[in-house]
Amino acid sequence: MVAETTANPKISTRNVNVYYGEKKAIDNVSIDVDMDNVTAFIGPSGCGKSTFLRSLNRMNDTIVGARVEGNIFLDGQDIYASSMDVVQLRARVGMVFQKPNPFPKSIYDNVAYGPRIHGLAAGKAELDQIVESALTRAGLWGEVKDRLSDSGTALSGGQQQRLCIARAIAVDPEVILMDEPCSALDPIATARIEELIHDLRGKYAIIIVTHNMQQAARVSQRTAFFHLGNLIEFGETSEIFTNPREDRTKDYITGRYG
Ligand SMILES: Nc1ncnc2c1ncn2[C@@H]1O[C@H](COP(=O)(O)OP(=O)(O)OP(=O)(O)O)[C@@H](O)[C@H]1O
Repeated sequence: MVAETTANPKISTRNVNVYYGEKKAIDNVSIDVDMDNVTAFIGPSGCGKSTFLRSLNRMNDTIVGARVEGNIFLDGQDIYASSMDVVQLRARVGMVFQKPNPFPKSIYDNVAYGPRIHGLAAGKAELDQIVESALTRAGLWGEVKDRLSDSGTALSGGQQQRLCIARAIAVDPEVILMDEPCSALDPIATARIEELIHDLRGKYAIIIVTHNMQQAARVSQRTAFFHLGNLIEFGETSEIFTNPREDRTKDYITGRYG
């Protein structure tokens, strides 16, 4: 497929292949992701959405046998270059996982963890400010401000997921990758996360992997449809859902498979 280019991409991928051992899980994917839009990755189970998402902040580095070919640029900088500091990269390109995974630490320390590691605060007052600001942006401050020393794991599932978003935001990322962030949540908690994604739009480049097509339609402005490791179609979400160019996209969104 021809690369869909954007004037000012935050992330650009060019001819990206991802392998697990001999098996090719992603085949020649070239896309641009910009700051202004939420981008959804959709497609049937096993099509490679999560694999591709993980390649964008080198989370695949942690999987034995996983290998990435091609180029991925963050603001024009090759993230697989030997000069790239991976810890720094993962602060710039944060990630929120399917299952909320707060550290077994206090709510405060969950959010303060990254800023401490990266030396973002000069002292306690500044760290307090960063924690409050991140929790506020994640829509959680009002619910937790009087119990910051309680354990993060004692929160409800939806609150835990917002805590994980606050943790990602606290290090001032440029991109937030979300891998099915609502799949373990009930409809009310899901709606809160979707509202939050709306609020965060434009402040960070956001990419969300979702199984839920209604969710993709609700939260994203750009959608990429993957099938068997290939990027089949990438464009305006409204176009993908109402007027897809490719038969395979049409079959998927009309529920013929997946
Ligand atoms: N750690 C791994 N080792 C080997 N193969 C893997 C690994 N992770 C994923 N795969 C394979 O790579 C392909 C893509 O998997 P991936 O999880 O990226 O798909 P997905 O579209 O995110 O699926 P789902 O929607 O079910 O999460 C699948 O065939 C899968 O079996």
